[in-house]
Order: sequence, then C-alpha cells, then structure tokens
Amino acid sequence: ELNASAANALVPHRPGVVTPFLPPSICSVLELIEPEEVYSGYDNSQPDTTDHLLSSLNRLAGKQMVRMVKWAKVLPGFRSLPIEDQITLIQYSWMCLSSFCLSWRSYKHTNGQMLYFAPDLIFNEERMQQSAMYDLCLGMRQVSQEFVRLQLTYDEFLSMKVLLLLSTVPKEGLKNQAAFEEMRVNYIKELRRSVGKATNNSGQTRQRFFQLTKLLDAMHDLVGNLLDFCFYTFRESQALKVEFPEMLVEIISDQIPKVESGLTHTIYFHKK
Ligand SMILES: Cc1noc(COc2cccc(F)c2F)c1-c1ccc(CNS(=O)(=O)C2(C)CC2)cc1
Repeated sequence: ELNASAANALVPHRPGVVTPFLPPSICSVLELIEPEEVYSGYDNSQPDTTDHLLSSLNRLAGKQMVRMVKWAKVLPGFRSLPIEDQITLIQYSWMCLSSFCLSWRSYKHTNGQMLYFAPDLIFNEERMQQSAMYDLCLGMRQVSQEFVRLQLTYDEFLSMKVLLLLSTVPKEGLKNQAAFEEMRVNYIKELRRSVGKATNNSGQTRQRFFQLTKLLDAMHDLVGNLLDFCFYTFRESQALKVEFPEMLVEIISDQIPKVESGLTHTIYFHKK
C-alpha cells in the first residue's frame, strides 16, 4: 500500500501545487479491464443452416470465455476470493455474463433492433428464426431494448455486469462466504454511485436503482431458459451436428450436474 507521502513523492513536483493523490476509481478500473470485442470468424459463404449458426455461436462463446476469465482475474476484489470460489462464480455465471454483454453490444451497435453477437455475426429476424431459438433471441432483444429505454450508461453496465458474476452461488455457500459478501456489497455501492452520476436528484437515483436491479433479476429468468437450451443442445450435439469448443465442453460438463441437482442458488434483489 502506498502511503500518501510516498505516493506524493511519485507525483512530479510543481512548486506550490500539491496534486492530490487519489487511487483510480473502481469504475475507471472496470473501463480499463473491459475486454475488446471478439470476431466470430463466421463463414458467410456457407448457408445460414441452424447447425452452422449454432456452431459459430459456440466458437464465439469459447473465445469470449477466455477473455472473461482474464477479466475476472484482474477484477478488483476477485483475486482475494479463494481460487475454488473464483472458478465456481465464473462457472455459474458465464451464460449470464455472455448474454448481458450481448445485450449491451446490441444496444450500442443496433439500438436494440438486432442481436450483435459479433461484428461479423449479427442476428436479424431471419437468422433468429433460423437459429431454432427464436423466443430466446426475442427475450434477449427485449433486454437490449430496455437498455435503450433507460439509456443505460457504460458505468452502470460495467457495475451491473460484476453483480451478475456475483449472483449465482452454491446452495451450501462458498469457501469464503464473508469475502464474497463484502465484494458484492462494494459493487452494489459502485452501482449506486454510477446511477447517482446518471441522475439529478436522490429520488431519481432511488427509482433508477430500483429499475436496474429489477433488470438484473429479469436476466436470471431468461438465462435459465438459455441454459436449458444449452444443456439440451450440448447433450444432442452429435445428432444436431452442433460443435462445442473444448473450453465450453469443460464448463458445461461440470455445470450440468450441479444445476440439475439444484445445487445452485441465484441471489435476487427483489422478491418474485
Ligand atoms: C457468443 C454469445 N453471445 O451471447 C451469448 C449468450 O446469449 C445468447 C446466445 C444465443 C441465443 C441467445 F438468444 C442469446 F441471448 C453467446 C453464447 C453463445 C453460445 C453459448 C453456448 N451454446 S448454446 O448451446 O447455449 C447455443 C446458444 C448455441 C445454442 C452460450 C452463449
């Protein structure tokens, strides 16, 4: 830990001016560590068959997972959790995180009109129908359109995304439950700070914070259906000719028994 005087010594000395040394804000760190957009490598020369679309989505998800793990490792507070808890949290929330980032890209690039999986893999109405998961795509697009209605800010998105990483836990608790809860409380405060920056008075802040936490709760219901579809597609991948990259095979194989034996618990902000 740098103390103030040592830290001040690092600041180039301008006579008479004391530059206050402030540690970087959490939101500036979140902006810095946010992964770059990933290309899917979708082969547009091939017809948009269901298996070609889904296999391309899986290849993209695998690439995203590599960046998601790198992101989590530099996420303030995450490293202080036991490694088993880090693995559990990523394994339980990867679909939620991936879907939430999809909603953001779709909001930013298409104003919630299409699903912007990657710069080279954008789902319009036709591809959503061809993908055999039309309803899931519509649900995803609705989340993206909610971002448009709320004019979600980048800082709100970034702190909400961390809260999704910290929203699904083992029913019997984590190895270090206290450290997890402290981290979660800190990111709830961070979300409130981001909301405060996007609103003009405490009444608006309270109302917007309510809306955003309602949106976080809604993500879990949609993602539950996505996971069902994922587990089904994974089990039938041979028959369906849908390829899964190694990274996904590992995570999904580990996750299926835990989800299906009811060992996971989702933390909601609001009662049903
Ligand atoms: C990449 C990527 N960018 O966002 C998402 C998540 O969001 C959705 C994914 C599909 C349809 C939707 F409507 C979504 F909202 C992914 C993603 C792609 C594949 C898998 C695993 N494969 S899978 O079996 O679940 C499947 C979907 C291929 C069939 C998991 C995440």
